[in-house]
Amino acid sequence: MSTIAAFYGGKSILITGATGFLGKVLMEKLFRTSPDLKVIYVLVRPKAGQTLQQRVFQILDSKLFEKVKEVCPNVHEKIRAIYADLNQNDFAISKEDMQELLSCTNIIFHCAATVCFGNPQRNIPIHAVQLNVTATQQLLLMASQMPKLEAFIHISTAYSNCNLKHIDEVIYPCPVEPKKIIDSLEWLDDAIIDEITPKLIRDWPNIYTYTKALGEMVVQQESRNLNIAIIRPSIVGATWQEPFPGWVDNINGPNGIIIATGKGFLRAIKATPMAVADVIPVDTVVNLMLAVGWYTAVHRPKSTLVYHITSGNINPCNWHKMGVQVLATFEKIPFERPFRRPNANFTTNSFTSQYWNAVSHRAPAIIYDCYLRLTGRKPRMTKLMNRLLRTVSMLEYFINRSWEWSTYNTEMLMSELSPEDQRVFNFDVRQLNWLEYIENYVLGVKKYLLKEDMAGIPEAKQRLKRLRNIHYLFNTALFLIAWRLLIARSQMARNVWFFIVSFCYKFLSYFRASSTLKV
Ligand SMILES: CCCCCCCCCCCCCCCCCCCCCCCC(=O)SCCNC(=O)CCNC(=O)[C@H](O)C(C)(C)COP(=O)(O)OP(=O)(O)OC[C@H]1O[C@@H](n2cnc3c(N)ncnc32)[C@H](O)[C@@H]1OP(=O)(O)O
Ligand SMILES: NC(=O)C1=CN([C@@H]2O[C@H](COP(=O)(O)OP(=O)(O)OC[C@H]3O[C@@H](n4cnc5c(N)ncnc54)[C@H](OP(=O)(O)O)[C@@H]3O)[C@@H](O)[C@H]2O)C=CC1
Repeated sequence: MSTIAAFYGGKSILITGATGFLGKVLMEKLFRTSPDLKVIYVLVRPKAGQTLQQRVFQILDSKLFEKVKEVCPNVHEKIRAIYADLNQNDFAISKEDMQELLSCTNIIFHCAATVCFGNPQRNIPIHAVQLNVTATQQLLLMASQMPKLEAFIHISTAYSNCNLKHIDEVIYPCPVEPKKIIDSLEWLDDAIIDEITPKLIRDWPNIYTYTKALGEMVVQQESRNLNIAIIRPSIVGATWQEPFPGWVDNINGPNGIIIATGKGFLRAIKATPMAVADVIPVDTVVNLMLAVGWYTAVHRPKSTLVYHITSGNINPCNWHKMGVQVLATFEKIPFERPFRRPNANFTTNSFTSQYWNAVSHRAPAIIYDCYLRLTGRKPRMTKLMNRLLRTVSMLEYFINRSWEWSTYNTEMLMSELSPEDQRVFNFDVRQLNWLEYIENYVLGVKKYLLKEDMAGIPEAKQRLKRLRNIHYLFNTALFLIAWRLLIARSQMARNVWFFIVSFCYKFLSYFRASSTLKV
């Protein structure tokens, strides 16, 4: 019997961000391995016209939870959705709910965050500070009033200190006190906030990583006598093994890039091919989270331990290898209705990157929009392409650098687990076969994110063939037009043309003469 699974039996667990990518996989694993847990409280806000219950039941009724239903048929009764908006005071939780949370919670997993890198038009700095910093502070305050609390697990990111090259499992001080930032946001004008944000975040690439660093500092400052641990995953990718390979449900990180490439929108990217692609499967992260929850509660380390869960240091894959395997998978399992044939050009040069953007991205979008206009439809491709290129430019920082993360605490924890726990809560990525993982990842994007049917593959392959022929035809036509124009304008081009034609004529005459002689 797994010690960790047994530990969660009979426990009341509070999860923030349970409707997110990581949160869903965490709930699934908890229910599957510890079906006798008492209750999972999830802090949820209503969204897209759905009530809390509808949102939670939709998750429980999804494919991800199919195995859970077999081992925990009464899963609906074991989950308690609590209305909460983490941007509000006291999270806008009702008095009764708050009372129940304070008196019953044993373990907290704090996953909620905004992972958006920043958009000045949408007050992102304020939103990011509210959610990634202030909400963490409020949750810690709540936790300090929970008499039965055994562990508080805070999810950060391996990139919270991405301004450094080598990152240890320690909390680094931030240049500005989080409290000062929280206070100043209360009275500063939006326009001023937008203006000072770049100065505040200094050498952090975006507001997300900066506010996650502030969040960690808040954890350190407000830890009181709580049992806290911080987990820092790198780029969280589709599931590796559990509950089944390739599950993914949002377009963040590599997912959006895989879609854009598979659909033929994105054909070049400014990336360093040999830089480490530090992707970590979401089920691996969840296994570590559950092991850390157990270890923190049972062993009660004297200080707040930080755990890195990354792949680059022990089983590295680079962007080139990843790109090649992604493209190879598109050959076997193409996405439906691609705009162009999937292709990938990595470049480290800004000039080349701009050239590809103009020739391979913007020009086809403009041509397609002309076609839409001519056929009486609304043009949309240029707008979509501009958005895509803006998103890609935000990710570029992470695909042109490599980092070293030390993993002493994570390795120490692995050595503390029994063989059974090491199997059930496996977070050892040495065993990960990248080629297999990437293939399942792309397949997962197709099935679970794009919701495409596998039966459509033959048609998609036919369409790719047609696109290839159109591509060749278009290029030939373009070449001939350019050549015709050149001949009309340049004597030199005419001479070259004359030379080629006479050479071909001579070659053909010689060939014909020699074949006549043979007869
Ligand atoms: C030809 C190229 C070669 C390809 C080879 C094959 C592929 C190989 C795969 C490898 C590719 C390499 C890329 C990987 C990059 C990974 C970087 C990860 C960085 C790690 C950071 C730390 C990890 C974390 O902790 S958090 C997770 C990361 N967070 C994110 O990814 C968030 C990114 N998104 C944002 O910040 C916002 O969406 C933003 C700022 C881009 C836009 O926000 P805004 O508020 O303006 O609008 P939205 O409504 O949110 O979106 C606008 C528009 O953009 C689309 N979109 C959003 N995200 C992505 C995305 N990741 N990829 C593609 N498109 C995206 C979104 O759908 C919207 O489009 P609509 O048409 O309007 O719906
Ligand atoms: N994905 C990744 O690559 C990585 C993620 N991480 C960290 O992992 C954690 C989880 O990330 P991930 O699951 O990918 O993120 P998601 O964007 O998928 O999920 C974010 C979650 O936070 C919730 N949330 C956001 N705002 C509020 C609010 N005001 N009130 C209540 N809930 C709110 C969302 O709820 P709702 O559904 O209502 O929007 C959602 O459940 C984060 O802390 C992130 O920093 C770290 C490294 C990499």
